[in-house]
Amino acid sequence: GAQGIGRAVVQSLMQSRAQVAVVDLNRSCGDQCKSELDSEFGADCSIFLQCDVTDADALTAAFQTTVDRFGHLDIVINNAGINEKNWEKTIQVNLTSVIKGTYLGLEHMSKEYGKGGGSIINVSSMAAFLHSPHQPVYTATKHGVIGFSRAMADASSLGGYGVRINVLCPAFVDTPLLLSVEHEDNMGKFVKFKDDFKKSMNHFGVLKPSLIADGMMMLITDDTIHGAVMKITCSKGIHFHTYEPMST
Ligand SMILES: NC(=O)c1ccc[n+]([C@@H]2O[C@H](COP(=O)([O-])OP(=O)(O)OC[C@H]3O[C@@H](n4cnc5c(N)ncnc54)[C@H](O)[C@@H]3O)[C@@H](O)[C@H]2O)c1
Ligand SMILES: CCCCC[C@H](O)CC\C=C/C=C/C=C/[C@@H](O)[C@@H](O)CCCC(=O)O
Repeated sequence: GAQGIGRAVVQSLMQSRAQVAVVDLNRSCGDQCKSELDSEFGADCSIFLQCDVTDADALTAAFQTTVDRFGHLDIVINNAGINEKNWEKTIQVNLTSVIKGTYLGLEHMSKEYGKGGGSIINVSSMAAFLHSPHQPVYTATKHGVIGFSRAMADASSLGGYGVRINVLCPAFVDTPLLLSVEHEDNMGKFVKFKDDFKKSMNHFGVLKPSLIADGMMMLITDDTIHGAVMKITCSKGIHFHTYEPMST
């Protein structure tokens, strides 16, 4: 992502000397992000690829271009997300593209395909734990991201893929997406609940994107974390959801 949480994560990755492909639908935002990265880190360390993640062929090509440019792939972050107005599009961006991005990540990183392993992080939301009347389909997609990622993490363990798969669930974060709750264009008919949404935001507080980047870097660098669901909230900071073990 070229803005919001994605932009903060790119900054942290590049500060850690990673080479990064920024994939985003928004060309002007992507061009601006690329020019900022070039000034700070040099032009060879990043590429910007304009891509609609719901276009399966374009997403496949974006992965291939990245591997062609940098030689291999180690980390995939499926971060693109939109709000509620067009519910079918919301599912395509927030869930279908995360699944597609995970499968493409495995094609390029899994030991099953003779590759060297890696790490995939799928971005969900605290909305998956505290459902909200303002975003029913958004909430459903974020539940879906957690279920899919945990099951895939188990598949990766059983199949010896060598790819860690984790989920990151932020509470409210100060990004352009948060401002979208004011607009019918993004929220559809649920925009009429915007005052209630803002009340909830005031109650829970709003996080800085840099804290989400810190959580993301922990998931990337700690190779003991696999199949985990990280939550980031104002009240508890960076922490992990705990699940009951499956009973027999
Ligand atoms: N901001 C929050 O409060 C918050 C809280 C919890 C989870 N999240 C999740 O974090 C992720 C990032 O959100 P953000 O707040 O940074 O949002 P944002 O709107 O600031 O950034 C999202 C980026 O995704 C891009 N994008 C949207 N549709 C796309 C598409 N079809 N193809 C390619 N790129 C596309 C946008 O151009 C944008 O640059 C989302 O998955 C969101 O659901 C956000
Ligand atoms: C308008 C789109 C922007 C996206 C909005 C987010 O995706 C929705 C975030 C929703 C809820 C956030 C709740 C936060 C709660 C916490 O601060 C905390 O108190 C909950 C404690 C639960 C826990 O930590 O286990």
